[in-house]
Amino acid sequence: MTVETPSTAEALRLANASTTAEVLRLANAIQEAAQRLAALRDESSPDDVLSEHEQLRQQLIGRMAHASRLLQNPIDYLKGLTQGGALDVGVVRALVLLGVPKAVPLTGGIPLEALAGTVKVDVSTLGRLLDYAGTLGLFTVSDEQLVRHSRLSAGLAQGTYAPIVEWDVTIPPVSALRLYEALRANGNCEGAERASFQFGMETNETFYEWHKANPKYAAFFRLGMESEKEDPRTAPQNLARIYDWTVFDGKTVIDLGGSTGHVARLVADKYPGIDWIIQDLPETIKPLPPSDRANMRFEEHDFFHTQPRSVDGYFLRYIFHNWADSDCRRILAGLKPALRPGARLLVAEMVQPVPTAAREDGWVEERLFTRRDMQMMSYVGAHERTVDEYRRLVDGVIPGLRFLGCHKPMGSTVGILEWIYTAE
Ligand SMILES: C[S@@+](CC[C@H](N)C(=O)[O-])C[C@H]1O[C@@H](n2cnc3c(N)ncnc32)[C@H](O)[C@@H]1O
Repeated sequence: MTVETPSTAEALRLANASTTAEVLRLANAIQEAAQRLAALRDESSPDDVLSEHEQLRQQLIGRMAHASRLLQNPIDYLKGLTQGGALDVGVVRALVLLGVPKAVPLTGGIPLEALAGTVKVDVSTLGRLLDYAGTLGLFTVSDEQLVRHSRLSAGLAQGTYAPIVEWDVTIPPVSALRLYEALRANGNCEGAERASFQFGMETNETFYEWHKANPKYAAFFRLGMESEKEDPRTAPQNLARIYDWTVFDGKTVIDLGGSTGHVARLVADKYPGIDWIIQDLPETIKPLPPSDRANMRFEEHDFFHTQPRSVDGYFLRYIFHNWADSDCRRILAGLKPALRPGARLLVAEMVQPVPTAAREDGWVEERLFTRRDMQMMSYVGAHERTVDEYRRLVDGVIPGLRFLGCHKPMGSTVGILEWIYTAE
């Protein structure tokens, strides 16, 4: 018996029919989620792990992005990624560094000609840049040539993102664009000396060394880290809610690489019965004013050296994701001699999301996670990891640490992984 293979035209017709059916399915799913969203009040606050409103909003974005991709033809889509993606960043970078967002008033508008005079670019060139930005939903230019902020471009001029966007238009684009060169040179981007940052920034310094030498950008970076508290998916406030810290009541916890102690402070506000030691490098600790809390003190310690204190808990937030596996093993090896039976290791990191039944519903989180992973690769030659990868990493160095679980409520992209030490 011969099996008929469909002709190219027939195959195309079938593919189009299944695409149309999928677009229809998504259109219905979008309508259903939009109706539910319209019926809900937005009760999210920065202290919340994702509200139902926020979850629905993310589902809708994922479904719409998926439907939009289905409707694209490949060449248009790919040109949008390569040519368009490059221009998107280039135009936004030019506008930001020219000072356009700050020169446009937040209410009312400014004549294009006056704006061009302020930012010292000729009127027609600025008009063209703004027309392009308009296709991205940034700024509007009226028929009367009045430039106004859109809801989205206003974020470049006010709020938590405005003071740090200069970092974002400087470092991520060039680091990302030179991933190929770093990979060609080294075969991987493992370790800060192999990250594409160095190719992009044309420097021999690592990301860390470069920031030490460029305090303006170091300050942007710190502000960027702190702005995470505005995002319910990553907010450090969640850490006080997703883990029952009473196990450390009357006990001592070291926040290793704890920076200014801003995270420990959030936990301490809710659980005042814990004694905290914030350990970090001298350059972080020395400039800090003495602690204003009786149950919190600062201490210089390099986590690549042997931990001098045996305490009840070791808390590491956003430490391992900055380092390649070999460096993480050195950090764990430094900790190992201090561990006593019953001591707990708590690792707070973004962990790879569990796939949703409909992939598009988890797309926003998947994008966030994979974006962070690529950022870690390109800036510092490091990784975001799955729960299993963290388990293997820890088990390989300290088999006496028994994994107790990952505390990660739905909607939070950051979880607390917990181990308890039982003698080996
Ligand atoms: C990404 S920040 C995380 C800070 C803090 N844990 C948080 O969640 O905001 C990494 C921290 O590790 C510290 N760090 C880097 N190398 C270190 C080392 N060798 N020993 C101790 N701390 C270090 C940095 O100074 C910085 O405060």
